[in-house]
Amino acid sequence: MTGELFGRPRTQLAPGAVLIPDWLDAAEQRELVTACRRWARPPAGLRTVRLPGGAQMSVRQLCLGWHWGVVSRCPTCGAARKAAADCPQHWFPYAYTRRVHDGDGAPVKPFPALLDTLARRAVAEAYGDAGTCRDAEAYGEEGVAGAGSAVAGVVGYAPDVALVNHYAAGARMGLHQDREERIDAPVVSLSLGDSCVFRFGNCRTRNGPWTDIELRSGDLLVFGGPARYAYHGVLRTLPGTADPELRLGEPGPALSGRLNITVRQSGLSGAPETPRKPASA
Ligand SMILES: O=C(O)CCC(=O)C(=O)O
Ligand SMILES: [Fe+2]
Repeated sequence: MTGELFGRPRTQLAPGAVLIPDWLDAAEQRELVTACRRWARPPAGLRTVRLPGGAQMSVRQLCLGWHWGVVSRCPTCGAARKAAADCPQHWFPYAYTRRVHDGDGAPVKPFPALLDTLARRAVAEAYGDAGTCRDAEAYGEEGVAGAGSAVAGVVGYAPDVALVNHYAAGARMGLHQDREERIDAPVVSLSLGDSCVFRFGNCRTRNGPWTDIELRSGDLLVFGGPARYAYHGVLRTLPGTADPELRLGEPGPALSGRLNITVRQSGLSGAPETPRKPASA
């Protein structure tokens, strides 16, 4: 952004949570925005998400690799309740499936090589060759908590799912944990377009303490290890802050709003196509 004499420094928001500002260059941002526009087309394109209570999320979303959404029953056992001790792969009220079970029913688009490459590079840069929470040297500060501890899922990291969120003006995302994955591998988050105020909390409670930061276009956030299950959310976007040059592909209007891509490793090898009815029904 203009007016800044020095670049924003790499920061550790919490042990295991690494922010690398301006990680994507302008060409990479353009390439990703163009790809998002392509992925957003039906079938299995951008959709409005309904939450379990029936409310509509202000953010619109599409999924790649695996489809994430609200289910009325666990797709594995068919039960409509939070816990089922006898179901080894129990999900409720959110699940990963292979079809857009809460939308047009189409098969989810494949997880793209572009995101695989970027996410692997992101994890390597966040945690270094040793796959650990980095030391003071990496942050230019002393006594970084958690320095040197191994981050789960870095060795053998193999991302296979991405959620792409579009924030029009006024959209936000409430505090939540990313916890539908079956493996503790880090989450990689890429921001494009308008800046936002992002809240990053702790793993125990949604009631803080929090760190509020501005995420701008091109910024990378990776959270894994001790920060993997931290509560986080988007308080608001800052409409009009996107670089007008960031176009949504040719031909097309400039990007309006904010895009965020979170890349994850599901830990799944197979799952039912769609939620099924309970065995007794
Ligand atoms: O938009 C963001 O920066 C966060 C998105 C997010 O937390 C999610 O998709 O789970
Ligand atoms: Fe999230």
